[in-house]
Amino acid sequence: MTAPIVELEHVGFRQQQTEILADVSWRLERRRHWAVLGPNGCGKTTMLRIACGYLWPTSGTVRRLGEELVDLGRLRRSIGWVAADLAPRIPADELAIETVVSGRLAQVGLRRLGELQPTEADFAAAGELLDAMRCGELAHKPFGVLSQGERQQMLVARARMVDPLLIVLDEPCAGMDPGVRERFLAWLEQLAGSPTSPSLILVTHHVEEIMPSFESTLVMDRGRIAGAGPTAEVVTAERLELLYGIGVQRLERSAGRLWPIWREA
Ligand SMILES: Nc1ncnc2c1ncn2[C@@H]1O[C@H](COP(=O)(O)OP(=O)(O)OP(=O)(O)O)[C@@H](O)[C@H]1O
Repeated sequence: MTAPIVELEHVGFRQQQTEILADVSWRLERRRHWAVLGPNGCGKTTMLRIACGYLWPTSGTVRRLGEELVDLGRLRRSIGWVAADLAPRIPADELAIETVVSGRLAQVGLRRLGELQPTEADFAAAGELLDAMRCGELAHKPFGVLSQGERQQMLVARARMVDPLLIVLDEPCAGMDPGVRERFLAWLEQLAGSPTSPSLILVTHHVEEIMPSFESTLVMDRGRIAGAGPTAEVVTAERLELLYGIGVQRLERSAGRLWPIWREA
């Protein structure tokens, strides 16, 4: 049996007397896609940074690929992280395909690379990847002219250039208008359903962004796991009320997604 990508056992994280995470146990199997939900400041990013080897827990155990100690450099290369602060750092005039290629060299901004230069094979691989991800027509557009959804697509493609086991998407839909968001989510759903997709973790504040392929959801609340398991069981009106402190009339299911109808505040 293949070892899970990450297992957290009773993980805690304290920073200057403040308990940021407590007793977090979670297992991320290969080829499973998870949504991670929870209010601002509940510890989602901290937990994922620990899972991916960017932070050390102050208690508990983390196993990655079945081992407590793995080559962290290798591990980090096998995990892509698509965070909100990445897109603004990409030069506006850089071509989308250059942005994608820069993922192979783990750099932001291809023209700043200096001696480390991509090869023709890197460009060919990026072109194939974009075609396979149905984004080939964006390859020669400057990154700066792309829509927010297209930018996220390029950042996911960029993360895939090193063939990672896992990609963390940290609030990818923040700031998107509804049309851009829906097109991006439909594209993400198609990626998630493809047999060559890495495991995906979607961090979001919006339940309706959890597409059907994200069959599991982890809910965090004040540094602890409030629920983890099948999305339909874990995401309930009662739980959303507790998490966000605002009433939920009902959760409507449409096209395999859950849509909260909030009560008036
Ligand atoms: N290095 C640190 N030192 C002190 N406090 C920290 C540190 N890192 C995180 N925190 C605190 O830990 C809590 C959890 O932060 P974290 O970024 O993990 O939450 P989050 O759930 O990802 O939030 P958001 O949804 O707003 O992105 C916050 O209160 C934050 O201020």
